[in-house]
Amino acid sequence: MHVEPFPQRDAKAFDSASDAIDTVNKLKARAAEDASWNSESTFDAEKEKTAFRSYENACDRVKNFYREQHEKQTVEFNLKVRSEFKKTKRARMGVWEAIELLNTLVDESDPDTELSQIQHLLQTAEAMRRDGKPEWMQVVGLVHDLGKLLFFFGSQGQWAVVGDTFPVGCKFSDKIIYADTTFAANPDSQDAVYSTDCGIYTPGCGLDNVMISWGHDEYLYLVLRDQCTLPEEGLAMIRYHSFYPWHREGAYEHLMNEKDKASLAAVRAFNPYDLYSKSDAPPDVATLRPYYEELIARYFPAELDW
Ligand SMILES: O[C@H]1[C@H](O)[C@@H](O)[C@H](O)[C@@H](O)[C@H]1O
Ligand SMILES: [Fe+2]
Ligand SMILES: [Fe+2]
Repeated sequence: MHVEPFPQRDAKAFDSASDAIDTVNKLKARAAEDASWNSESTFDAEKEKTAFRSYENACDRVKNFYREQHEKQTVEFNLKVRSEFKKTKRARMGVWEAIELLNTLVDESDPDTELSQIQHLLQTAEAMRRDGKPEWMQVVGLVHDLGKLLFFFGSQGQWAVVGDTFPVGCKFSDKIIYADTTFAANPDSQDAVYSTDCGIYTPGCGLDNVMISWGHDEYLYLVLRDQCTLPEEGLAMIRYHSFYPWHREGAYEHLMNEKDKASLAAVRAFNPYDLYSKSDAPPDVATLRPYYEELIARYFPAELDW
């Protein structure tokens, strides 16, 4: 698949001779980073694939979670929760403080880890650091699940915060886990428009124009897009990391546009670190904290609006 780079290079950059060397050096550094964020992880993907996400054998906690999430993530709910999101001020705090606050949450949708959220975030970031991924990507690894804070900000339950995501307003793909048994209870599955392939969308409209089930991905993306200096690729990793039916199973291709191809490459580069690091040894939080606090300071203000 051909992937267009994100349009970050400035066409006028070579105009002045004095700036040219500087520009070339920056482009060289950027090209080296491009290659490293997108290079394959050192996890053995084939082997790991069978070790994680075994939903058929998952415990009742996970199965019940998805029964509820698939029943309640409707178009109506998604419109309501987005409009409330815009109207409310939730909290103001720094990134490390957010990491510590999140740590008390136990994710009911996850069949693969019993570790705390801090440890999952550090495992993800550390696996990236081990593979020589750029600092911005390590930071994405460190913060990618902070959207789960939503649970403490008046959410209706974990079903509105965690778990895999999927578009609402069009047909639920059979590539979504448990799709064959859970969506009958969702009123949208009986709706004349929402139950068609494109539903309220048009072919190739682009994921920016698709409403994806509300949860920690979209929430964190909305929080961070104007409050950090992470590149577009990093924001795409955050926004779509739970969209497994798309990034792992290849569903919903008919809604994608050119930009989404670059997002897909980014999310696929990110995913092994999120998933396969779950069996790594639990990291030592106190030892790692100074390294990550320094990185955080480079990409975020001291405090953010959450
Ligand atoms: O159970 C997990 C967990 O909630 C993750 O944070 C999310 O990104 C995954 O998609 C989900 O399957
Ligand atoms: Fe997540
Ligand atoms: Fe995660």
